[in-house]
Amino acid sequence: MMVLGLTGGVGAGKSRILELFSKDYGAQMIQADLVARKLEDPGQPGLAGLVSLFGTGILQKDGTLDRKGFAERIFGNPEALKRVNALIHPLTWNEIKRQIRESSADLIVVEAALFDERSREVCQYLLYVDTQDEIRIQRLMENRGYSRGKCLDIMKNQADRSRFLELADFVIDNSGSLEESRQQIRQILKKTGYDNGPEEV
Ligand SMILES: CC(C)(COP(=O)(O)OP(=O)(O)OC[C@H]1O[C@@H](n2cnc3c(N)ncnc32)[C@H](O)[C@@H]1O)[C@@H](O)C(=O)NCCC(=O)NCCS
Ligand SMILES: Nc1ncnc2c1ncn2[C@@H]1O[C@H](COP(=O)(O)OP(=O)(O)OP(=O)(O)O)[C@@H](O)[C@H]1O
Repeated sequence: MMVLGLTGGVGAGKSRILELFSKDYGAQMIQADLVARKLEDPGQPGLAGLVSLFGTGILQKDGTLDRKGFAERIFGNPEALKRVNALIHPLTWNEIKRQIRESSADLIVVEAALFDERSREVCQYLLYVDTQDEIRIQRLMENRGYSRGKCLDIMKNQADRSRFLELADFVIDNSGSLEESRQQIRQILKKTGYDNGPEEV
């Protein structure tokens, strides 16, 4: 089994690249934000932890997290964001590790917005999806209806490109077409010794 980590800034194309790994190589996909989201469901340890940090005011009437209100509260407040991350990230990584332990897949790709030294315990190689800022902004404005301001706001809260490059073993330049990215994936898998060639579609 080989486990790869896939990271990059908002709108870089992580989810699209992840799909290519699944389509071409049958990789199992794990998305950290979905794992984190489940941990924030009622009865789950993430939500219990958030309530003990911030009180029941973060809940809606039905007991679920008020995601919009909570996002506004933490993304404008670095101190609060730090506390949330310190709680949610370890829980998320533990759950990802559990899923990997229980998997029998040959190839697993874990997508997460940020990797750190801990990710090394989980992934053999880290891949950084590198896409020019202006192209990310255009794609997010066109496809997700984000404003330029919102894109810049999220981008400035995320790690620098230099930090990603420092961590990554391989870079996928996704500023061009998905077909170009697909070729780069192929080359990377060859370098890791994994590539058996794409499955017939
Ligand atoms: C705060 C939470 C509940 C909000 O979740 P939600 O489902 O609404 O979606 P999402 O994460 O896309 O955020 C919603 C909105 O917040 C804004 N936003 C998101 N990320 C950022 C950021 N890094 N900086 C500024 N604004 C941001 C955007 O306007 C976005 O549309 C969620 O982001 C969360 O639990 N975050 C902390 C845990 C974490 O980091 N998880 C990631 C995987 S480990
Ligand atoms: N090579 C490409 N060519 C054209 N459009 C692309 C390409 N790669 C990604 N996109 C589009 O750009 C947008 C952002 O891509 P995607 O959702 O995969 O990014 P992401 O890095 O997963 O974002 P987030 O950080 O928000 O999870 C999507 O609308 C996607 O369809």
